[in-house]
Amino acid sequence: MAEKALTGAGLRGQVAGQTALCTVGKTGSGLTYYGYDIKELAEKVSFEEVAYLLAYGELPKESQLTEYRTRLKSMRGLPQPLKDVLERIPAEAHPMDVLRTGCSFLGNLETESDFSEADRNIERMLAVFPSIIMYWYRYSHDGVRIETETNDDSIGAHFLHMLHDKAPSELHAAVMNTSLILYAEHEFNASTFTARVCASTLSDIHSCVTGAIGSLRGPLHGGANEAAMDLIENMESPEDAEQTLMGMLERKEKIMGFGHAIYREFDPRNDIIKAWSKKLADEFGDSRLYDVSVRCEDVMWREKKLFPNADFFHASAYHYMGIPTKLFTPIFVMSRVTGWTAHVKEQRANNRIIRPSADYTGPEARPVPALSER
Ligand SMILES: CC(=O)SCCNC(=O)CCNC(=O)[C@H](O)C(C)(C)COP(=O)(O)OP(=O)(O)OC[C@H]1O[C@@H](n2cnc3c(N)ncnc32)[C@H](O)[C@@H]1OP(=O)(O)O
Ligand SMILES: O=C([O-])CC(=O)C(=O)O
Repeated sequence: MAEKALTGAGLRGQVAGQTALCTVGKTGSGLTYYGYDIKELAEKVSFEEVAYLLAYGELPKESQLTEYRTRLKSMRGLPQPLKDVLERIPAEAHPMDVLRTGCSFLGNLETESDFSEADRNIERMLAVFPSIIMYWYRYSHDGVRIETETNDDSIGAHFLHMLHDKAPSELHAAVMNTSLILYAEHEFNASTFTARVCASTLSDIHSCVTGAIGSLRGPLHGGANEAAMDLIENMESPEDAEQTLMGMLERKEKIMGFGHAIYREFDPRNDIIKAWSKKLADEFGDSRLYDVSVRCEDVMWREKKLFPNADFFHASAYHYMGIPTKLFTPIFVMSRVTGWTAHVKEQRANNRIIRPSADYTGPEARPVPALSER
């Protein structure tokens, strides 16, 4: 994959640390986790294996995977005080704010008092985030207090089960599995960097993740999958998509779900999620959303040489599985928490407080005038 010329504001192109976790835009198809190509991972393994890889540096052996899955399953329950807090958050709240609060509150109940507790806390967050988001969602939207301790083997199936009150089909569980793998890790992106900056002060792991959730929420980052859905849901046909996009480009509006800070020609995750979106469209029996998305891809490349990032085809894929738009970015959290926390551990293992400098652009030094003279 051709590397993008990286210069300018936003710390673009500046090396801000080292990582053994991931390469973006370099070898192979452009994305690797601990040396494994994302395409091969998406084809061959489960998200839980990827989560284990990111946490412990190697793919698990069969017995390790069984134990890991069992541990994660046993950690899906919500403490009563956390349920109480979730029940007080209004239905109009954004689910990302709910997760931010849920993660922060969990840190009060299960405080990381020593870094040796990190792995346990990481597994707990991975296991319980879907429970937090779905307990709040179902209580605030449907008035039910759901059981979060389901017997589903995978995190993706657990999430869909709580949402729809029934275990998902094989197809939907497979799509969730792939989606969680694709979103798991991406080097020094904004939310991961947030987590690392927080970790560099020797703060606790819940603070690192809470900050990262806040960073991921914005539409220029993880929030783009929801913004992409808002865009495509109103497009009635490929022709309508073409017209809408041309108008937006004319007005110099940003098209969410396109472009990337590091990749130049394509995002290696796009083909993978796009193929699943097509399968889901066929199963759904109405391919409008997929078709308009394909037209958006064509128009953006033709007009601006911009390509869909990981978020764009996630919008249609999630929608086809009956997932409400406002739950899209929380799914990203359920996955990226593996990358964030792996980076926190890596930062802690070789730490120096992250504290860059700034070019000063303010006024010259001057005396403080008395209140009456201002
Ligand atoms: C999982 C993720 O977080 S992936 C990213 C998700 N975010 C989005 O999809 C939001 C839409 N995309 C964007 O805002 C940007 O492409 C970002 C934030 C992802 C990357 O930002 P940058 O690295 O600053 O982009 P880049 O330097 O490639 O921009 C080059 C030009 O293309 C334009 N451009 C980039 N993306 C878009 C877009 N989606 N729509 C319209 N124009 C765009 C920029 O405005 C810039 O134009 P300019 O030179 O006239 O100012
Ligand atoms: O790397 C980035 O800038 C954005 C990101 O997290 C991703 O694409 O997954």
